[in-house]
Amino acid sequence: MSKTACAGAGSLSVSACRFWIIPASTWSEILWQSPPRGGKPALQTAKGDAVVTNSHPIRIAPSILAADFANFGAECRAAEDAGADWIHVDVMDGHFVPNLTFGPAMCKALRPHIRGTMDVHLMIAPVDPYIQAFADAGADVLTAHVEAGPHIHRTLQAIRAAGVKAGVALNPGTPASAAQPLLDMVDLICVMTVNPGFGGQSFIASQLQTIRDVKAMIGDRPIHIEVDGGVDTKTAPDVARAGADVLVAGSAVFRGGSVEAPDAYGANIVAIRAAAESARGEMA
Ligand SMILES: O=C(CO)[C@H](O)[C@H](O)COP(=O)(O)O
Repeated sequence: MSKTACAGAGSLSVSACRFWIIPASTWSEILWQSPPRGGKPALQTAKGDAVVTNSHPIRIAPSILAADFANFGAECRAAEDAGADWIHVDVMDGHFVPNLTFGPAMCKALRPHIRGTMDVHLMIAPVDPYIQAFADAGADVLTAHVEAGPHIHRTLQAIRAAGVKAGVALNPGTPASAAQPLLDMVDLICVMTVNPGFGGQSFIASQLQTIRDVKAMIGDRPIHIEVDGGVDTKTAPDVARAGADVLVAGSAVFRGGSVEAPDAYGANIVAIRAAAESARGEMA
C-alpha cells in the first residue's frame, strides 16, 4: 500500500503531484518521529531543562473500544481533531481474550479516517497468520502479546518485515524481564494495566512497578513505553512518573462526548495530557 502526497509542493500542478509518491514505510517513519499534536517536540521544565525521565513526549492514544460502534470513522476523526496523537485499535479474538472486536477489514476501513498513527493492539492467538493482513490494512504499529505464543521473536520479525513498527505487550502477571530478549526487536513495549479484554476496568496499581522495570531495562533505547487500561487524570501522573510515554485511554477520552458534541473529547485529552506532563515536570 502506498499513499500519495504533495507535501511542500507549493505551486506544483496537480498533474506534477502525481509523481510525489511516498512509500507507506516512509510515512510511518515521519509519523513516528513527529511531535505530538498537543505537545512540544521535547518536554522541558519551567527552567528550560530537559526532562530526562523519558525522552519521548507524552502521547495520548484514544482506544476506540470506548467509541460509538455505529460511527467509528467519525469517532476517529473527532478524536484526532480533539488532539489525539495516535488512534488505538484493540483487536480481540474471543480466545486469547474473552471478547470479540475488530479484524483487518475494519482497520482498512478506518485507515482513511485516521491522519496520524494507527496503533493496532493484537490480542489474538495465533498472531502470525494475520500480520500481513493488518500491515496491508495500513497499521503503523502492530503490538503482539508475549503470552500469545508460540514464537514471539518470530512474530516481531514478521511485523518488522512487513514494514510496520513492532510492539510487544505484557499482561499483568508477566514480568518486565519477559521482554528483555526482545529489546532489539521492538519499537514499543505495552504494559497492560488491566487484564486485557474489556474497557472501563480499574487500573491495576501493581503494574506501576512493571512500567518502572521496563523503563530501567530499556536504558537509552528509543523504545516507547505504552500503558493500556484504566488510564485517566488520576492514574496518568503515576504512569508518567513510572516512565510511560504513550497513554492509551478509552473511557476517559470518550466519556461525556459524541461526534455531534466532541468538545468533551478535547477537554478530556487536554486534562489527561496535562496530568501526565505535570507529574513529569515535578520530577525534574
Ligand atoms: O486494551 C484494552 C482492554 O483490553 C483497552 O484499550 C483499555 O482497557 C482501554 O480502555 P479504558 O481506558 O476504558 O480502560
